[in-house]
Amino acid sequence: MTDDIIIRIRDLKTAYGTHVVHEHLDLDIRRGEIIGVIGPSGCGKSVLLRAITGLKEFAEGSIEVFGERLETLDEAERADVEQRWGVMFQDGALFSNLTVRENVEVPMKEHTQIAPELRHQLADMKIRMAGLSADASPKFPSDLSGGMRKRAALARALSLDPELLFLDEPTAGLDPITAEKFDALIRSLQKALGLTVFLVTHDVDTLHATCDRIAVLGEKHVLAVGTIEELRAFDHPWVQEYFCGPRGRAATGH
Ligand SMILES: Nc1ncnc2c1ncn2[C@@H]1O[C@H](COP(=O)(O)OP(=O)(O)OP(=O)(O)O)[C@@H](O)[C@H]1O
Repeated sequence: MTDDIIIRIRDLKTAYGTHVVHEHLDLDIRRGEIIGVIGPSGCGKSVLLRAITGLKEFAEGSIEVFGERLETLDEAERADVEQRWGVMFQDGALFSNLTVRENVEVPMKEHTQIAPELRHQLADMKIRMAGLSADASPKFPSDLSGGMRKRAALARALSLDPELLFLDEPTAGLDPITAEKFDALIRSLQKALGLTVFLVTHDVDTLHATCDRIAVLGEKHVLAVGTIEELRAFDHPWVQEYFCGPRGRAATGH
Protein backbone atom coordinates (compact mmCIF):
# COMPACT_ATOMS: atom_id res chain seq x y z
CA MET A 1 0.00 0.00 0.00
CA THR A 2 1.40 3.39 -0.95
CA ASP A 3 0.41 4.82 2.45
CA ASP A 4 2.91 2.54 4.11
CA ILE A 5 5.81 4.12 2.24
CA ILE A 6 7.00 7.12 4.23
CA ILE A 7 9.97 7.94 1.95
CA ARG A 8 9.96 7.15 -1.76
CA ILE A 9 13.10 7.81 -3.78
CA ARG A 10 13.14 7.31 -7.53
CA ASP A 11 15.97 7.57 -10.04
CA LEU A 12 17.89 9.94 -7.78
CA LYS A 13 21.01 11.66 -9.02
CA THR A 14 23.17 13.84 -6.76
CA ALA A 15 26.51 15.43 -7.57
CA TYR A 16 29.11 17.87 -6.35
CA GLY A 17 30.33 19.56 -9.53
CA THR A 18 31.35 16.76 -11.84
CA HIS A 19 31.58 14.21 -9.01
CA VAL A 20 28.43 12.10 -9.19
CA VAL A 21 27.55 10.61 -5.78
CA HIS A 22 24.24 8.88 -6.62
CA GLU A 23 22.75 7.85 -9.92
CA HIS A 24 19.59 5.85 -10.65
CA LEU A 25 19.05 5.35 -6.93
CA ASP A 26 15.67 3.93 -5.87
CA LEU A 27 14.62 3.28 -2.28
CA ASP A 28 11.36 2.92 -0.34
CA ILE A 29 11.24 3.32 3.44
CA ARG A 30 8.22 1.78 5.13
CA ARG A 31 6.30 3.43 7.92
CA GLY A 32 7.34 2.10 11.32
CA GLU A 33 10.54 0.38 10.30
CA ILE A 34 14.12 0.93 11.36
CA ILE A 35 16.12 0.82 8.17
CA GLY A 36 19.89 0.68 8.40
CA VAL A 37 21.83 2.32 5.58
CA ILE A 38 25.30 0.88 5.07
CA GLY A 39 28.02 0.98 2.46
CA PRO A 40 31.72 1.74 2.09
CA SER A 41 33.09 5.08 3.30
CA GLY A 42 32.33 7.84 0.84
CA CYS A 43 29.56 5.94 -0.97
CA GLY A 44 27.05 8.66 -0.15
CA LYS A 45 25.11 7.62 2.97
CA SER A 46 25.24 11.07 4.58
CA VAL A 47 24.60 12.81 1.27
CA LEU A 48 21.49 10.66 0.83
CA LEU A 49 20.27 11.70 4.29
CA ARG A 50 20.92 15.33 3.36
CA ALA A 51 19.09 14.97 0.03
CA ILE A 52 16.02 13.47 1.72
CA THR A 53 15.91 16.23 4.33
CA GLY A 54 16.33 18.98 1.75
CA LEU A 55 19.84 20.01 2.80
CA LYS A 56 21.39 18.88 -0.47
CA GLU A 57 19.81 19.71 -3.80
CA PHE A 58 19.61 16.83 -6.20
CA ALA A 59 20.17 16.90 -9.93
CA GLU A 60 17.58 14.38 -11.13
CA GLY A 61 14.85 12.10 -9.90
CA SER A 62 12.33 12.51 -7.11
CA ILE A 63 12.11 12.18 -3.35
CA GLU A 64 8.73 12.06 -1.62
CA VAL A 65 8.53 12.26 2.16
CA PHE A 66 5.06 11.81 3.69
CA GLY A 67 3.82 11.88 0.07
CA GLU A 68 5.24 15.38 -0.50
CA ARG A 69 8.01 16.53 -2.80
CA LEU A 70 9.90 19.13 -0.77
CA GLU A 71 11.11 21.12 -3.76
CA THR A 72 7.52 21.79 -4.86
CA LEU A 73 6.46 23.27 -1.49
CA ASP A 74 6.45 26.89 -0.40
CA GLU A 75 8.36 27.91 2.72
CA ALA A 76 5.45 27.46 5.15
CA GLU A 77 4.48 24.06 3.75
CA ARG A 78 8.08 22.97 3.85
CA ALA A 79 8.40 24.03 7.49
CA ASP A 80 5.30 21.92 8.26
CA VAL A 81 6.91 18.87 6.71
CA GLU A 82 10.26 19.52 8.41
CA GLN A 83 8.53 19.56 11.79
CA ARG A 84 7.54 15.96 11.29
CA TRP A 85 11.11 14.67 11.34
CA GLY A 86 14.11 14.91 13.62
CA VAL A 87 17.75 14.61 12.59
CA MET A 88 20.72 13.57 14.65
CA PHE A 89 23.85 14.47 12.69
CA GLN A 90 27.07 12.49 12.73
CA ASP A 91 28.93 14.86 15.04
CA GLY A 92 25.88 15.72 17.13
CA ALA A 93 25.97 19.29 15.79
CA LEU A 94 24.97 20.74 19.16
CA PHE A 95 25.36 24.48 19.65
CA SER A 96 28.37 24.74 21.95
CA ASN A 97 27.27 28.09 23.42
CA LEU A 98 23.85 26.73 24.48
CA THR A 99 23.05 24.39 27.35
CA VAL A 100 21.60 20.96 26.65
CA ARG A 101 18.12 22.24 27.48
CA GLU A 102 18.54 25.29 25.24
CA ASN A 103 19.74 23.04 22.43
CA VAL A 104 16.63 20.90 22.73
CA GLU A 105 14.47 24.03 22.79
CA VAL A 106 15.88 25.37 19.49
CA PRO A 107 13.45 23.49 17.19
CA MET A 108 10.55 24.32 19.54
CA LYS A 109 11.39 28.02 19.36
CA GLU A 110 11.74 27.84 15.60
CA HIS A 111 8.53 25.97 14.88
CA THR A 112 6.12 26.52 17.78
CA GLN A 113 4.70 29.22 20.02
CA ILE A 114 5.02 27.17 23.22
CA ALA A 115 5.45 29.40 26.29
CA PRO A 116 8.93 29.37 27.86
CA GLU A 117 8.02 27.55 31.08
CA LEU A 118 6.28 24.71 29.26
CA ARG A 119 9.08 24.62 26.71
CA HIS A 120 11.63 24.10 29.50
CA GLN A 121 9.54 21.25 30.91
CA LEU A 122 9.10 19.62 27.52
CA ALA A 123 12.82 19.91 26.82
CA ASP A 124 13.65 18.28 30.15
CA MET A 125 11.24 15.47 29.33
CA LYS A 126 13.00 14.84 25.98
CA ILE A 127 16.34 14.89 27.78
CA ARG A 128 15.12 12.18 30.15
CA MET A 129 13.63 10.22 27.24
CA ALA A 130 17.07 10.19 25.65
CA GLY A 131 18.44 8.59 28.81
CA LEU A 132 20.09 11.60 30.44
CA SER A 133 19.38 12.63 33.99
CA ALA A 134 17.76 16.01 34.71
CA ASP A 135 21.05 17.48 35.91
CA ALA A 136 22.36 17.31 32.32
CA SER A 137 19.88 20.05 31.28
CA PRO A 138 21.88 23.10 32.45
CA LYS A 139 25.23 21.72 31.26
CA PHE A 140 27.05 22.80 28.14
CA PRO A 141 27.99 20.20 25.49
CA SER A 142 31.68 20.55 26.38
CA ASP A 143 30.88 19.35 29.93
CA LEU A 144 29.45 16.05 28.63
CA SER A 145 31.06 12.77 27.61
CA GLY A 146 30.78 11.67 23.96
CA GLY A 147 27.96 9.26 24.82
CA MET A 148 26.06 11.95 26.72
CA ARG A 149 26.47 14.37 23.81
CA LYS A 150 24.92 11.76 21.51
CA ARG A 151 21.98 11.48 23.89
CA ALA A 152 21.61 15.26 24.00
CA ALA A 153 21.61 15.32 20.19
CA LEU A 154 18.97 12.58 20.23
CA ALA A 155 16.87 14.61 22.68
CA ARG A 156 17.04 17.55 20.28
CA ALA A 157 16.04 15.31 17.35
CA LEU A 158 13.00 14.22 19.41
CA SER A 159 12.17 17.81 20.31
CA LEU A 160 9.06 18.14 18.10
CA ASP A 161 7.69 14.61 18.58
CA PRO A 162 8.78 13.48 15.11
CA GLU A 163 7.25 10.59 13.18
CA LEU A 164 10.50 10.08 11.35
CA LEU A 165 13.98 10.07 12.83
CA PHE A 166 17.24 10.33 10.87
CA LEU A 167 20.32 9.13 12.71
CA ASP A 168 23.76 9.53 11.14
CA GLU A 169 26.21 7.08 12.72
CA PRO A 170 24.73 7.37 16.22
CA THR A 171 27.14 4.90 17.81
CA ALA A 172 30.35 6.04 16.07
CA GLY A 173 33.06 6.72 18.62
CA LEU A 174 31.21 5.11 21.53
CA ASP A 175 32.64 2.23 23.54
CA PRO A 176 30.82 -1.07 22.89
CA ILE A 177 28.81 -1.01 26.13
CA THR A 178 27.63 2.57 25.66
CA ALA A 179 26.87 1.78 22.01
CA GLU A 180 24.80 -1.23 23.04
CA LYS A 181 22.78 0.91 25.46
CA PHE A 182 22.23 3.47 22.72
CA ASP A 183 21.00 0.74 20.34
CA ALA A 184 18.54 -0.47 22.98
CA LEU A 185 17.35 3.08 23.54
CA ILE A 186 16.69 3.60 19.81
CA ARG A 187 14.78 0.34 19.62
CA SER A 188 12.65 1.10 22.67
CA LEU A 189 11.91 4.68 21.55
CA GLN A 190 10.96 3.40 18.11
CA LYS A 191 8.50 0.95 19.67
CA ALA A 192 7.08 3.37 22.23
CA LEU A 193 6.67 6.27 19.82
CA GLY A 194 5.92 4.32 16.62
CA LEU A 195 8.83 6.03 14.87
CA THR A 196 10.24 5.31 11.46
CA VAL A 197 14.04 5.43 11.70
CA PHE A 198 16.56 6.02 8.91
CA LEU A 199 19.84 4.97 10.45
CA VAL A 200 23.22 5.42 8.76
CA THR A 201 25.82 3.21 10.35
CA HIS A 202 29.01 1.21 9.93
CA ASP A 203 28.28 -0.73 13.08
CA VAL A 204 27.25 -4.29 12.35
CA ASP A 205 26.21 -4.79 16.00
CA THR A 206 23.83 -1.83 15.71
CA LEU A 207 22.29 -3.32 12.56
CA HIS A 208 21.77 -6.59 14.31
CA ALA A 209 20.32 -5.04 17.46
CA THR A 210 18.05 -2.45 15.91
CA CYS A 211 17.24 -2.77 12.21
CA ASP A 212 14.26 -4.38 10.53
CA ARG A 213 15.80 -4.00 7.09
CA ILE A 214 19.09 -2.83 5.67
CA ALA A 215 19.83 -0.93 2.49
CA VAL A 216 23.31 -1.35 1.04
CA LEU A 217 24.64 1.63 -0.90
CA GLY A 218 27.39 1.16 -3.43
CA GLU A 219 28.27 1.90 -7.04
CA LYS A 220 26.16 5.10 -6.75
CA HIS A 221 22.88 3.33 -6.03
CA VAL A 222 21.16 0.88 -3.68
CA LEU A 223 22.75 -2.50 -4.31
CA ALA A 224 20.30 -4.46 -2.17
CA VAL A 225 17.64 -4.07 0.52
CA GLY A 226 16.61 -6.78 2.93
CA THR A 227 16.99 -8.38 6.32
CA ILE A 228 20.43 -9.42 7.55
CA GLU A 229 19.61 -13.01 6.60
CA GLU A 230 18.61 -11.98 3.09
CA LEU A 231 21.72 -9.87 2.66
CA ARG A 232 23.99 -12.64 3.88
CA ALA A 233 22.80 -14.59 0.84
CA PHE A 234 23.36 -11.66 -1.53
CA ASP A 235 26.14 -12.34 -3.97
CA HIS A 236 28.23 -9.17 -3.97
CA PRO A 237 31.86 -8.96 -2.78
CA TRP A 238 31.43 -6.00 -0.41
CA VAL A 239 28.18 -7.36 1.07
CA GLN A 240 29.74 -10.79 1.54
CA GLU A 241 32.82 -9.31 3.20
CA TYR A 242 30.66 -7.10 5.44
CA PHE A 243 28.28 -9.76 6.71
CA CYS A 244 30.34 -12.91 6.32
CA GLY A 245 33.79 -11.55 7.27
CA PRO A 246 34.97 -12.07 10.87
CA ARG A 247 33.29 -8.97 12.34
CA GLY A 248 29.99 -9.60 10.56
CA ARG A 249 29.96 -13.25 11.66
CA ALA A 250 30.73 -12.34 15.26
CA ALA A 251 27.88 -9.83 15.37
CA THR A 252 25.28 -12.06 13.76
CA GLY A 253 26.35 -15.23 15.57
CA HIS A 254 27.13 -17.24 12.40
N1 LIG B 1 30.09 19.36 0.78
C1 LIG B 1 30.66 18.52 -0.10
N2 LIG B 1 31.38 18.98 -1.14
C2 LIG B 1 31.96 18.13 -2.05
N3 LIG B 1 31.87 16.79 -1.97
C3 LIG B 1 31.18 16.27 -0.96
C4 LIG B 1 30.53 17.10 0.04
N4 LIG B 1 29.90 16.29 0.93
C5 LIG B 1 30.15 15.02 0.53
N5 LIG B 1 30.91 15.00 -0.59
C6 LIG B 1 31.37 13.81 -1.32
O1 LIG B 1 30.26 12.94 -1.53
C7 LIG B 1 30.67 11.59 -1.37
C8 LIG B 1 29.76 10.91 -0.37
O2 LIG B 1 29.99 11.45 0.94
P1 LIG B 1 29.20 10.96 2.22
O3 LIG B 1 29.64 11.81 3.35
O4 LIG B 1 27.76 10.86 1.92
O5 LIG B 1 29.77 9.48 2.37
P2 LIG B 1 29.40 8.40 3.49
O6 LIG B 1 28.95 7.19 2.77
O7 LIG B 1 28.46 8.99 4.48
O8 LIG B 1 30.84 8.17 4.11
P3 LIG B 1 31.32 7.79 5.62
O9 LIG B 1 30.86 6.39 5.83
O10 LIG B 1 32.80 7.87 5.51
O11 LIG B 1 30.71 8.80 6.57
C9 LIG B 1 32.13 11.59 -0.99
O12 LIG B 1 32.89 11.35 -2.15
C10 LIG B 1 32.35 13.01 -0.48
O13 LIG B 1 33.65 13.41 -0.73
